[in-house]
Amino acid sequence: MTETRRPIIAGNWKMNLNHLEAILLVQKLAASLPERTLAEVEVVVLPPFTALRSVQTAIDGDKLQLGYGAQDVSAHASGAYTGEISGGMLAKLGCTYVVIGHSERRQYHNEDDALVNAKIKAAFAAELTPIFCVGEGLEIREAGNQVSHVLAQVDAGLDGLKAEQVKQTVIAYEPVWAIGTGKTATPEDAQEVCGAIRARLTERHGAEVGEAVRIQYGGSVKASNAAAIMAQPDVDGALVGGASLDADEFAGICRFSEHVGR
Ligand SMILES: O=C(CO)COP(=O)(O)O
Repeated sequence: MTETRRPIIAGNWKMNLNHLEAILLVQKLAASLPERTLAEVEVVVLPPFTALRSVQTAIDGDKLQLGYGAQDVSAHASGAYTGEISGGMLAKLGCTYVVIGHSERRQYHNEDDALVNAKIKAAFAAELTPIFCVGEGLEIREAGNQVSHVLAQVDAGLDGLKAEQVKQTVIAYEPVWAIGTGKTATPEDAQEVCGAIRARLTERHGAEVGEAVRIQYGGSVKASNAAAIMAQPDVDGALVGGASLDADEFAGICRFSEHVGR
């Protein structure tokens, strides 16, 4: 990270917590985060759709300094798409962010780069900020092709966007082999790919965009490894799965700077 980009730590709750449990976690999390952390770091929670209204009410009611968003969005604005949720619906619930292209959606719902691109455009049409996920599987990593694979995902996902939109996008690099496995990429592994993403953004969209985009690392992030990952120059945040369900652990990740003596 650098001083110019505000770190963003986001908790992807995945398919966990009903709306009552969600309220408790948000309240406990807010109570665990000191003012100083909230001033330095943007802290975001990403609950399931069914908890968004309750999370909105809890955050607004108590004026908590937490951002929130959803884990997916439809590529369509409205209509006969049973079971889908539009960007407009999420915006109306006060969401700032929406996760797009998470590896679990790519894997279990066959989401390809074209759909991811359409969803990113749908998010912008609703004035939501995408947290756009990319990352390689184990075979690609073992063959040493992680950089080219991820850059192809980045190019395809951002295809046709204006520079101003790319600048706002949060990109999450999540190596699939490190998700929920306890295997964290080394800080150097994370930097290699995050640095390559930034170089590509600079090449395609100009230095101003490249310098502004926040790039997160995701995959088995914990309070104990967050500081080393965040110390990498092109890593500006973390997208946290399992550890975001525990208020103390997630708060520990958000307080990463205390572990590097800042
Ligand atoms: O997929 C992730 C966040 O989106 C990472 O999950 P874990 O932190 O549980 O490995």
